[in-house]
Amino acid sequence: MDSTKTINTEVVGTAGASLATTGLRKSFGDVKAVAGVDLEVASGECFGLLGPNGAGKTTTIEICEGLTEADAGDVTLLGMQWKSHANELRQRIGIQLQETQFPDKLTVEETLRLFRSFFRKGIAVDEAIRTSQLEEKRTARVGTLSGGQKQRLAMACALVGDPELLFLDEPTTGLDPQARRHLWDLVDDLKHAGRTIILTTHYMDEAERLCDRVAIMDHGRVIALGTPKQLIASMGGDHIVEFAVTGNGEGKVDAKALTEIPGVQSHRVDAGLHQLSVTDLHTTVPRIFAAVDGMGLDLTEFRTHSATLEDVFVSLTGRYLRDE
Ligand SMILES: Nc1ncnc2c1ncn2[C@@H]1O[C@H](COP(=O)(O)OP(=O)(O)OP(=O)(O)O)[C@@H](O)[C@H]1O
Repeated sequence: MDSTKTINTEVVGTAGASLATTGLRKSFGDVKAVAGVDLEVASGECFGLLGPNGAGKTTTIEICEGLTEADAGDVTLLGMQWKSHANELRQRIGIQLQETQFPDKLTVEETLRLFRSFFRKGIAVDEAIRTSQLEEKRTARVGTLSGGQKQRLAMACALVGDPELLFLDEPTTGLDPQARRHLWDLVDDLKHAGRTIILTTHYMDEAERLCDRVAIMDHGRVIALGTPKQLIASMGGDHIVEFAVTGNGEGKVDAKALTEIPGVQSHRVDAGLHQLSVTDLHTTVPRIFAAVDGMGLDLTEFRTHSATLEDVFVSLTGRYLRDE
């Protein structure tokens, strides 16, 4: 069963693709973790895989990283495939896993020297330390690092082989806001240095902030693909108006009348909260007030916000990402 709509605003051609997947599938018992995923990521692009917990993001990325074998489908990275070019690929890609266990007793510098030794060529350990802003922790043992510092070390380890293609799996999950911003700055620097980056996240703001294009995944499939701007624009309204009316008035809300208000693109209601997608806030809001008033109802809540990728997800699936 799948009633979700699909948006595809894809513009990239195959030429110059750093990563391409076709017909990717993977099941674990009865669970279809990845149910036919076709993606193309252009060289130099920062591409985000978004979706709620269990959507299939990690499984997809782990197949691409050569860590999980697909049941069906193909992955081409930098023009190569894992079955024929595993060693070459390991030298040219960088991987930051969702959680990395480093030996606690090694220092930051020793850990990076170890990782650097795995690669034929790469950047100097000093540069990796500087890039990941770990200078003050160079001689600290890994066991003493904070969560954010460990994530930055994981990023440094992924970078030390000077990869052309970098995978970041939920790089900021569990970090405080300051540590998240720190990591975002790091990703910005990597983007400007021309790396191809593929990241998974369930933070919509992170994707909007960092990614050139995003694929929204749900139940193992890509349900929307495009730039954050394109996906938001595809909803038809730049703003979301949310309101609730007094409990005993709920049954009297005339949904059809709301959608007929000029400027209102769509209406949905969830647990008593009405959500309207709206193009022109300053002309439409007075009309909404008048319509609600005309229905003889009292507002108990009223707020607006600029439409986000979260709203795109809600409009496609009828569910909230944060509830997952
Ligand atoms: N090794 C495994 N064995 C059994 N089921 C698995 C395994 N790995 C993933 N799954 C299941 O496959 C589905 C997709 O999981 P996956 O980790 O790819 O999702 P995700 O989008 O990355 O989620 P999260 O954001 O929580 O990491 C889930 O239902 C998960 O329980």
